Amino acid sequence: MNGRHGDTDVTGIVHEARGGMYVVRDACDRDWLCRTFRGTRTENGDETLVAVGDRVVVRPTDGDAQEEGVIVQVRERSSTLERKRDRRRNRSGEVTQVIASNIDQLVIVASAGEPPLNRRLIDRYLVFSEYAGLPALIVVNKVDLVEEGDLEKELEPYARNGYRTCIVSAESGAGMDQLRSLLSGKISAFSGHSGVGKSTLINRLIGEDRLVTAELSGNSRGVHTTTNAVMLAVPGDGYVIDTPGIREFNLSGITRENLRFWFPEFLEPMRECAYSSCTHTVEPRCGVRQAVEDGRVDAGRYESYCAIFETLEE
Ligand SMILES: Nc1nc2c(ncn2[C@@H]2O[C@H](COP(=O)(O)OP(=O)(O)OP(=O)(O)O)[C@@H](O)[C@H]2O)c(=O)[nH]1
Ligand SMILES: [Zn+2]
Repeated sequence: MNGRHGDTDVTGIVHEARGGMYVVRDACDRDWLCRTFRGTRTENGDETLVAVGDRVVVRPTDGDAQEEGVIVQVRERSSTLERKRDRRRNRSGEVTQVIASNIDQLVIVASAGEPPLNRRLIDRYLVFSEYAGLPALIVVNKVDLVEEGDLEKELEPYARNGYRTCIVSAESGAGMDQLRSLLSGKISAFSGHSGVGKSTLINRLIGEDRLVTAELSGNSRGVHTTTNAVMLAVPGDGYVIDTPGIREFNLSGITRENLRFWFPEFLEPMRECAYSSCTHTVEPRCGVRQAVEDGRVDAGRYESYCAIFETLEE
């Protein structure tokens, strides 16, 4: 693809979205400062018009400033990360907002210590990744603070279920080459709780000369202003997208009825449940609970299931 479309149009990827302005990078690595207009067409129905990760067609506008344009077309998205919107606070009446698109994998960043590994949180993110159909990569940072062997043992239930894990230290650099290879050639959305070292990790990945700035690092945590995702190039070939935390993701499609399907290791033992609609919580002769007792299903994962189940409305 040479990045040309029509006579003067260029195609590119939206790298940044802020206050109605978009930065679009074309195939020649030029950045175009763009707006949308009434004639902007989209292949994504009534979803958010433009999001980070979108492939768009830009029509250059005349003017002194170089590399400015309008977005004339938004290409169909292969995947989206969404968050719920407060209806009272947005005029468009949009219920969900696409915060990033065309993502290849969800990177779940956790910490081995300070704060300690929070498996419940990893499981919540995994439920989201299964529900959204996004392959997950579990990255545990700060391995310099713990015994690596102990950590590997704690992560065994994930490896056993086919989830990829990667143990790193943004500080010492341990495991960073493996992480780079897992990110290579992909658009990866990073998520994780405050303090796990997500910003430090991203800084290290993109190189010291492109430090993550205040807007990116979630400086205004708790305040719902930094909802804009930003895409950053990882040297080598790949992009990372920094996103707001999981609480912002749209989980409204996850119900007590379908939660069990987002725990892949339940699928096999579930066939032995006495009731086809078994929720694996209180029913007698439950195949999943039996599997937990036999050690075929990890008890911690099952506890996460029950905890998430409780938070969902009946
Ligand atoms: N020991 C150790 N500390 C680390 C490592 N990576 C990051 N930290 C420290 O952990 C703290 C939190 O790091 P941040 O990068 O700000 O964490 P964050 O996840 O981006 O948190 P928010 O910015 O609040 O979203 C900082 O004091 C870092 O210096 C690591 O690999 N090992
Ligand atoms: Zn059951």
